[in-house]
Amino acid sequence: MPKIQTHGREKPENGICHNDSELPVKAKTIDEVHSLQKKRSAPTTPIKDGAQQGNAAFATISEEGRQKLQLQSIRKQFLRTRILEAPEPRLKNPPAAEEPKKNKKIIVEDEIDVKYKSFKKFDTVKEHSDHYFSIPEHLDGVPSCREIKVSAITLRKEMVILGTQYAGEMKKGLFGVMHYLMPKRNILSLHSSNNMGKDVDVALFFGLSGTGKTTLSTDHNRLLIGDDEHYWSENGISNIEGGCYAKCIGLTKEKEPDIWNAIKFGTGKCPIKLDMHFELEPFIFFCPNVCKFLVVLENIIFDEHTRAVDYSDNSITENTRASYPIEYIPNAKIPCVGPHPKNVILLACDAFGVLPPVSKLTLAQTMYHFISGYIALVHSPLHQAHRYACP
Ligand SMILES: Nc1ncnc2c1ncn2[C@@H]1O[C@H](COP(=O)(O)OP(=O)(O)O)[C@@H](O)[C@H]1O
Ligand SMILES: C=C(OP(=O)(O)O)C(=O)O
Repeated sequence: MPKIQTHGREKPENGICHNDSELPVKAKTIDEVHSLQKKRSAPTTPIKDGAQQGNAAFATISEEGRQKLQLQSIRKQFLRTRILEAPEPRLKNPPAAEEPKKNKKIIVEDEIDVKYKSFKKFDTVKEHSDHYFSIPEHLDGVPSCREIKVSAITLRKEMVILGTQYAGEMKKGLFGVMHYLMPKRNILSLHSSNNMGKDVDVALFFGLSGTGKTTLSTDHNRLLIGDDEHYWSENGISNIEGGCYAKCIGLTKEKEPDIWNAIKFGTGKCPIKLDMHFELEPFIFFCPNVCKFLVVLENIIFDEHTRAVDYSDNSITENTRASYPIEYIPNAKIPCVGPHPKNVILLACDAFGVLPPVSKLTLAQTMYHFISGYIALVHSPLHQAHRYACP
């Protein structure tokens, strides 16, 4: 996506910090947005013939060629992201004398001009507020670790997240900004995953957290457009994000091979030789060389010596996560756009068996069920007290 421009600290006229009447994106049409996206992403599933984009995305290419393109794409992605500070990994058996180090991750994505700053204490936030933001009055108060306070200040396009370093808060924060910006351009923002079949038939999966959007859209037989945040305009659908944010509790290679391989690829020994210097030890591991944090694992437990992750361990939280660039999924549709969806699926995750396993709904029924948003929270992270796992 093009830059979301935030304005400087200059004194606003009439008390308005940001003149929202200006278009903050360079692109005027969806096609222009898509062409900007194309520049950012190197294709992993190359297109043989541009004129037949949809079918051609399944074009055959040698494994060697595909891997070469994938590596090029990853290298680009890697060079775009600077990690300034990273939290220490949580060890399965930390040495008794040593307190595990806590805190700090700041990722600056240069190209979209998004800055995440994290502060441990509210006082620290106050100290920094002159530089980064002013604290809205209703947030005045010291939040405890368990009190998560999030505030979107849409006029200034700045967001304050207090009391948690859960990366989901950052991505959903930006999604909130999109809910504000997109309708103003007659574009609908969707909390859905999307994939596309060989006949260019796009399926859209709606569902609250934990209902299976990521798991079910990552389908070896279909192209993945995105696992969570999209917009739908008159030209079709488009992913808002550049990667996926998969739950990894109970993850196995057999059950979810593409997600497993994406994580393995990003945390395994990487063949790319990068001449880069990293100031801090990253918190992603496995790779003894350079590519140490292409995939970010959050709240997982791993063995200090073998560095094997125990995906069954929920001692920090049920909501363990892996973030990886979408091109780590071999069937990713790059750029992550598609035509109007043919099928819309409402995922209910009905652990009680109240609903039939599959129901075909009329338009009116679909509207009713979309609004009522029925899901079973049984194995969803939403019902977990420790969903956000404090730092
Ligand atoms: N039949 C199933 N369909 C989808 N997910 C399932 C199923 N059975 C278990 N799961 C698990 O439920 C979780 C679904 O989470 P996820 O796909 O990330 O949901 P969402 O993207 O909607 O938040 C995953 O941990 C997945 O392994
Ligand atoms: C990141 C989240 O969304 P999802 O579970 O849908 O990935 C979340 O709800 O914390």
